[in-house]
Amino acid sequence: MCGADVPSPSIPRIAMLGGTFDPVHIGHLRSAVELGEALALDAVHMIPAHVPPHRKAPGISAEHRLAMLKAGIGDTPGLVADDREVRRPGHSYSIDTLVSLREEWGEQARLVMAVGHDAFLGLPEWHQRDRLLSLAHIVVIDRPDHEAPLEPALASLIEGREVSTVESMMAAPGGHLLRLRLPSRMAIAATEVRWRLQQGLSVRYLIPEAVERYIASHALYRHS
Ligand SMILES: Nc1ncnc2c1ncn2[C@@H]1O[C@H](COP(=O)(O)OP(=O)(O)OP(=O)(O)O)[C@@H](O)[C@H]1O
Ligand SMILES: O=C(O)c1ccc[n+]([C@@H]2O[C@H](COP(=O)([O-])O)[C@@H](O)[C@H]2O)c1
Repeated sequence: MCGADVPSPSIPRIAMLGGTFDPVHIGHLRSAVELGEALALDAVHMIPAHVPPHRKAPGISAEHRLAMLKAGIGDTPGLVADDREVRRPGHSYSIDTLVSLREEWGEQARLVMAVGHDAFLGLPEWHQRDRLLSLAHIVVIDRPDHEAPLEPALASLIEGREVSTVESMMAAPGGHLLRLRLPSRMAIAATEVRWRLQQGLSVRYLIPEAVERYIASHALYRHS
């Protein structure tokens, strides 16, 4: 992956972009590509949650959501459809996923957990949030459709961790927080995609055509 900021060849830079991906859409995929460029990452692991911890169970199985993600990524350089949460039983806590990525990539790897602004707002409720904050960097992706201010509990949780540049974040393996405004900033949400599919409306250009074909061939999202 290429970016303005050239990484050291010996220290991997890895991001996790987890999600329900019900289904994956262009907002996820453009964010992952632009995140890779902005942070000069070696790989962005896009990881569907098997059992999302803080929302109701999706109507579509983790296997279908993973298959759609694979179809959507296709051969995009730097993006990985990662099945580790789909293979792991129980709630898909991000701390467990980050521990496994840390084991895989090593103590010195720059490990980033990327979340959209809406997901970030829920961070005070996350499992082992303090351990998570020191194990990886958090990058908060700005979303034009989600702009609520931070609650005091979240502001105090991240106090002292925020940095304003990629360089200062990447000086350490984890522990910092960076807010990022990516170039495309798309107001696309999976909720809207599901609703359109249920209504029989077009989803062209909101999701990749390969994902649209997968949905049609498996007759997904026809009922609410
Ligand atoms: N358009 C977007 N731009 C930037 N980040 C996004 C966008 N859509 C989702 N994300 C982020 O991607 C991650 C996974 O999102 P998720 O799978 O819940 O999609 P969603 O579109 O928010 O779904 P839903 O509408 O079902 O809540 C979250 O961190 C979320 O904030
Ligand atoms: O670990 C947790 O406690 C936790 C709580 C809420 C959300 N997450 C993760 O945050 C990511 C985005 O969640 P969602 O619900 O917006 O798709 C996804 O990888 C979830 O597993 C993780």
